Amino acid sequence: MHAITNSGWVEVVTGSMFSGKTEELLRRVRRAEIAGQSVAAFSPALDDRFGSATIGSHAGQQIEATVVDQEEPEPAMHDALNGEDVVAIDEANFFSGALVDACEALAADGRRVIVSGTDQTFRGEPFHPLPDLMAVAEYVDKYQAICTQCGEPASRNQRLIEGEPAHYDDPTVMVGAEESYEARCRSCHVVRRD
Ligand SMILES: Nc1ncnc2c1ncn2[C@@H]1O[C@H](COP(=O)(O)OP(=O)(O)O)[C@@H](O)[C@H]1O
Ligand SMILES: Cc1cn([C@H]2C[C@H](O)[C@@H](COP(=O)(O)O)O2)c(=O)[nH]c1=O
Ligand SMILES: [Zn+2]
Repeated sequence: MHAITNSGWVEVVTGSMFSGKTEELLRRVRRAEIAGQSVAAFSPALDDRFGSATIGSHAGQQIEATVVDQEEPEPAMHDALNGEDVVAIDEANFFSGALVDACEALAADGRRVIVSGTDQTFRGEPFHPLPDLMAVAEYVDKYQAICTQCGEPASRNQRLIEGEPAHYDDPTVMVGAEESYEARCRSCHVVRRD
């Protein structure tokens, strides 16, 4: 916490899928632990790609996490916390707006809150609650992956259904990784609208 005001803060780690958000979150957690700080990690019940009680990167790094309800995370977070200095939350894009209030409360309580999630839907539109978290955060870092088509930096999430670009009207939430998503740049990103 800040020495003078005793307040904590919120750090947002965002950007496209495959940009290294989870690797960066795990790096920050590791460094906090090296500094002797205790860390509580949380992930949404919706994302079971790496095992429900795990935060995992595409390259295979993992840490244990407490699974919380993405619609109403605060009660389970409150129950799980036991004076930890640092709170790490992955896949923020799956949470409701209640995550913003939860992060604000944790920071007000003197904790360092590291929250990670992709900031755009497959349509290239804001993926809430990331924009809201970015607005209230003290620190925001936005990363890019490598475009699978042209090799330039990739800020966008290409959803592919049976190898074809997804349609604009498809549902926003679809858990997945390499089998259904690619990192792409603005020029190579395609959304079907026919
Ligand atoms: N198109 C890509 N661009 C960059 N890294 C990629 C790409 N595809 C796979 N990767 C791998 O994904 C890793 C990042 O994984 P991860 O931290 O889980 O990303 P994120 O949480 O942002 O989805 C990279 O270190 C790399 O090994
Ligand atoms: C773009 C987009 C993504 N998702 C899902 C797909 C993955 O399960 C996560 C993002 O994971 P990552 O750690 O950032 O690689 O979000 C979705 O449901 N809808 C979308 O539009
Ligand atoms: Zn490209």
